[in-house]
Amino acid sequence: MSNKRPGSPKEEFKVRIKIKDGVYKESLKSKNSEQNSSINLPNHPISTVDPRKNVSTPDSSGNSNEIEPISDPVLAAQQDVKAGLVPRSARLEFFKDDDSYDILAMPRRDPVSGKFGKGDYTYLKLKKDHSSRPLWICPGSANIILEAFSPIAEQAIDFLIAISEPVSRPINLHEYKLTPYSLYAAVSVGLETKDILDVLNRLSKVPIPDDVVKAIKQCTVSYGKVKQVLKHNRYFVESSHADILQRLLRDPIISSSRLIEPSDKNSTSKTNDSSGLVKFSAPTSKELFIAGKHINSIETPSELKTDQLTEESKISNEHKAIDIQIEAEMDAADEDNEDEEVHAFEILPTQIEVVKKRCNELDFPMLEEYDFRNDTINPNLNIDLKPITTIRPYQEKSLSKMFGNGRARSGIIVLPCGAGKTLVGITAACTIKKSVLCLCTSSVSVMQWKQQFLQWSTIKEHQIAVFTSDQKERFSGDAGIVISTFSMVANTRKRSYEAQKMMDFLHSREWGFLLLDEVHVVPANMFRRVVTSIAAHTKLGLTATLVREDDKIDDLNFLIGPKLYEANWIDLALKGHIATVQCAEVWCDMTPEFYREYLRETSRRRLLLYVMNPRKFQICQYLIWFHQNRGDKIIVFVDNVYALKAYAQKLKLPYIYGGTSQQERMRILHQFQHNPMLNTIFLSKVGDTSIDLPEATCLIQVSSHYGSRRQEAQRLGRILRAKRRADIGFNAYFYSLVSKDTLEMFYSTKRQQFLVDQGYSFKVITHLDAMDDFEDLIYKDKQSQIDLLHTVLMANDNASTLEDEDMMREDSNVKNEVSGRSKIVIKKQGATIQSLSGADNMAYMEYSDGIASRSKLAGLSSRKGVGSAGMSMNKPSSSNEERHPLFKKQFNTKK
Ligand SMILES: Nc1ncnc2c1ncn2[C@@H]1O[C@H](COP(=O)(O)OP(=O)(O)OP(=O)(O)O)[C@@H](O)[C@H]1O
Repeated sequence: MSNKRPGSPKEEFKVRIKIKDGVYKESLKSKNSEQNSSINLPNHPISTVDPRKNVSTPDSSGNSNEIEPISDPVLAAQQDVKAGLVPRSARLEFFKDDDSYDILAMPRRDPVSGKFGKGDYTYLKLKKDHSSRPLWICPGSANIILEAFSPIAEQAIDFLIAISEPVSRPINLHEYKLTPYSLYAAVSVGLETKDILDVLNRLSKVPIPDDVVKAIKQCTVSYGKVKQVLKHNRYFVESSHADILQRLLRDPIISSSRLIEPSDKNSTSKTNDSSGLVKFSAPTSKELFIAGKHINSIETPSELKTDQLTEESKISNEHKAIDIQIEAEMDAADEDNEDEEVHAFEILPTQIEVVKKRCNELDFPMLEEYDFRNDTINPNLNIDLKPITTIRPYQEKSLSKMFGNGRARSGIIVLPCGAGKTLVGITAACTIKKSVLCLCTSSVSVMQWKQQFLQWSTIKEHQIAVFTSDQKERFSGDAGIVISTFSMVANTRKRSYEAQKMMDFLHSREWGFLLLDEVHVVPANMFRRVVTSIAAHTKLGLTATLVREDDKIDDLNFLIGPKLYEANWIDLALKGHIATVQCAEVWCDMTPEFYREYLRETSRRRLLLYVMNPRKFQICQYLIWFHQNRGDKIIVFVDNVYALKAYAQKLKLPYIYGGTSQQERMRILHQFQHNPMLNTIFLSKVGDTSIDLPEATCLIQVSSHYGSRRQEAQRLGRILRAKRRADIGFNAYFYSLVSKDTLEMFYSTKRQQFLVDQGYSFKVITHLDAMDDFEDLIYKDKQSQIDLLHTVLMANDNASTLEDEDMMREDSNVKNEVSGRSKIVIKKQGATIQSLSGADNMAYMEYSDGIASRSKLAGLSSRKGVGSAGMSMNKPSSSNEERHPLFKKQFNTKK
């Protein structure tokens, strides 16, 4: 790449290089050295010169990206690491946000472009036919910008999804980012370094920057060469390159994890060579095979590769050419050039994670593949999709990434909420046709999975077993399906006799397929326990939102496998697979009384004040009324249980929270679905996931869990599956009610980020005009608002934290599930003396020197007024200044 600006007036320019924070080094660059100025910078890991490798770079037209074969990649990687030339950690540095050079110091062609700071790429040389190419590739970072309006955008998106992480995908411009994991995922679905560079180059308006080329090469050249396979309940590290395995075995950590057996009873399928490695015959079939489909391998790319981009004028031909090329490259990825034989060495089952980690560090991450069609050891499961079951194109596409080369790859499939992840998992199970262990997040999901297996596949009821606190079943026959929860399987506490027997059964056998639902919510250590204790050939993680607020998403890549496919929410909505949704943030003014208290209160109680804001009540009531009249079915989400009850009781509507019995839940949900008189229900966060209500078409969010992007997306998912989604002009509605000028506004913006990145836009509604004419509006007069405030202020302190009670209950239930003990939960809870004496709801007034310090009713009655209760039961003030001198000492001593 050249970063020379055409027409630049100066032949020499100053480069300012950041050495460390606040310290810059300036140097003059001549015209000749200009080419390297943005790439070969001190501290820039990619710029480190490796004398052993002679890596070619693209010419100015960007058409040459030939890869020099590296004779011994293991040796090279090890030497690199040893010599500290390009340590792995440093390589990964490239993928972090880089501010190690100051692009502002570069010469500018005009006075405006510099305003864009690091985003000023006007110096890049455009290819002649750039208008027909849809991508921009940013030097100095791994970001890729796509013109989503390009005629070949769809193909480009397919390719970008395979090699990079989507960052943001609004309607016209998408942003993607290359990461080591995304490149690892690309290799794992069969793309090679050359394919990636060729297609990128073909799509890009500018030559691929040198640093990006290098980063791609470094991250992919050794990937995909080593595989972890499970045969006869024994773990092997397998590769078609014997030399790579020998090199890996020179590593002390890996060699100490090796298991050497003097004689092998199963030696019919393998032979030992002189190096002690065992040989297996390589899988033979390379057909893409998915249950319900049978697609032959697609034509070889060589026939199509003759197409070249030509003149600027032939834009449509160019689009076609690029289009064909991309498809050819992508299809070529599914071709497999395995040797007839592969080599392997065995590792101790207890050391799998250690070896996996070590291989990662040595830049040989292990792929997990399962040649299920040639597995004659594990009994087959008699399961297929029912003839009436038709999988949708995006479901098929995601599965083609998993079964692309005729074998099953472990990894994660990301599909929007309501897009049918369950059927994807079931189709994968029908394809592999071996025993399945399916893990979900709750016992409700367990029953839903069982029902869906029976609905979509030919499996018989006796072949499915459920393992929960209530049911500990075994399937009949050699092969079958077990559905359970993560917590049941990962538990380390003492188990009941029945549960232990069930666990022994799960541990004793080899599973063809481990299906993991909602993978993003399960803690990494729980995963680790499941993944390392269950012997499974293939792992498939399903999720809608690969985001976690704790940034532990990388753990999933390591423990399950790379992301195999990620669908675009808006795209599926446009195609009618999920509903189109109008999203709105409704600003609710705080009443003056509520706001005054809000400013005085502690942050905990503030939450209650902005949720219980009377204006919010009114807007919620109005929206329910409005949408019911339109014929919508409405779900109102209120996280805080105190507020949930207050809203539902005021509006005389049913509600479900953690404490609602299963029977009551089912009754309410059934009524909501089938009774035309019940069109609105209130749910706490128990309804965030696993509630399949295709009747719901409108969602109102009154309170939520701080800034959780995942929760926002999952809630939206409740209406994406709307039954009426395919009706012409149909829209579902998502309202988020936010009390104005409170913390809620900040959280709301944060929560929306994931959906905004998926291309959703939130309208802001500041005033609902027609609401003022609504006669039955609640809390219309000042007195009723003040009464509400009284109630809120007098509420037990726990009211503002009650939202966790749902989860506590669920947790306790899980613990009981696991231990198989009685379900009566005795919960120890902190309580204040006034709670114990039953004085929680007493009004009081505190006398002080004219300051009604922490009086809950401060501001509502005269400060010098007389309290209604003769005793002062408020909590001790935190401020000594507000205390009588007599008590100051006592308070300090207590503290
Ligand atoms: N190929 C298909 N044909 C017909 N219906 C389908 C298909 N795929 C999914 N569905 C239906 O779409 C709805 C949503 O499916 P599912 O519950 O699997 O979604 P999900 O992606 O798991 O959602 P969430 O993440 O919100 O749990 C279900 O009612 C399911 O029956």
